[in-house]
Amino acid sequence: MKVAVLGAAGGIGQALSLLLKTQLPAGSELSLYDVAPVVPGVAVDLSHIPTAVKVEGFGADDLDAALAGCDIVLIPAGMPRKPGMDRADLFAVNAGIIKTLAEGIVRNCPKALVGVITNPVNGTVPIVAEVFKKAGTYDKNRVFGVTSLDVLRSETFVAELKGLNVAEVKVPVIGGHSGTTILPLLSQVEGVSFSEEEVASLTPRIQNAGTEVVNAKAGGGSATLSMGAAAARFCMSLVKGLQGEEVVDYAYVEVEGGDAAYFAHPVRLGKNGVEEILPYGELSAFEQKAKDDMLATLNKDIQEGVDFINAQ
Ligand SMILES: NC(=O)c1ccc[n+]([C@@H]2O[C@H](COP(=O)([O-])OP(=O)(O)OC[C@H]3O[C@@H](n4cnc5c(N)ncnc54)[C@H](O)[C@@H]3O)[C@@H](O)[C@H]2O)c1
Ligand SMILES: O=C(O)C[C@H](O)C(=O)O
Repeated sequence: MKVAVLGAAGGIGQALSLLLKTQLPAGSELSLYDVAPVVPGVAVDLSHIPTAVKVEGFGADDLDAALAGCDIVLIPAGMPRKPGMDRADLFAVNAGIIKTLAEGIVRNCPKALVGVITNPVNGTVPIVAEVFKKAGTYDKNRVFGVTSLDVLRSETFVAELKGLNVAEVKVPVIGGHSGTTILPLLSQVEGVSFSEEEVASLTPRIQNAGTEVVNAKAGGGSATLSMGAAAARFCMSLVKGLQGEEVVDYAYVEVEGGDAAYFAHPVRLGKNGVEEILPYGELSAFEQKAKDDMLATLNKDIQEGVDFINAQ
């Protein structure tokens, strides 16, 4: 199994790479790419951890070598938010980065499963898809927006509120990955019931959790450690799928005939990436309204990504 992390020297990249060094199956290769000159040093540092995962670092000019033959590519490359910014404000800088990296994937590992972490995820995932379509290599089952952090946060906050063992709490989160497009389905948490007031306060807490971190870091970036954990968990779901295990996880994927062209759903993963997009089930009246209300924003975000490639 060969896994590449693009943006590996950054806050998420380093945390994620550390977790993958300790969690990937024995015999795996971890390929670390970044434009920052420190990336070979990050690879040397990680290589001293005694696990059977080979780590190699690749600098700015070595994207092709980093990606050659990869099975999974995770992309946390690009700029994070500062207080006062929305994720959409990152589009101008990050769209071009994502395009360049997607073109590298086309050249070197067109069959890889690609997990996009870079914000705004609602728009960067369509950019990757459109680059692949133009190159004739697109397979909608292999491109994912990583929304796992919304799931991790929901599990944590629900467990805290209800005094539960967090390891046993499962919270579906659908939609996109920004503000109101993040929709936790609290009505579907098994064995737990919430009052109307709890739903009305917990839903925006989950939707604004990224901003909570951005403000707490006071100009020093956004979530990196929890995102590293979230991306590692999602990567291990992809790995298990590739190894033939049946796994269900949540991700932002292309959905034919869905609520929007891209929408986070539960997906059954396997040897080809998405084997099946699963229905998200029945929504409460609150969730139905929240979903209806977010679609205009989500569609606009998606269109911005599509246009970025096709208007060029
Ligand atoms: N999906 C999510 O839930 C989620 C969560 C947190 C952060 N994010 C996003 O992830 C991105 C990275 O966040 P971070 O905190 O790690 O930022 P960071 O600034 O710490 O790291 C970004 C890294 O990307 C590298 N980079 C820039 N351009 C590159 C290029 N062309 N090729 C390769 N590497 C390049 C930088 O050198 C840097 O090392 C941001 O866009 C952030 O908004 C997403
Ligand atoms: O909030 C951000 O800008 C980063 C990320 O999308 C998050 O949810 O933490």
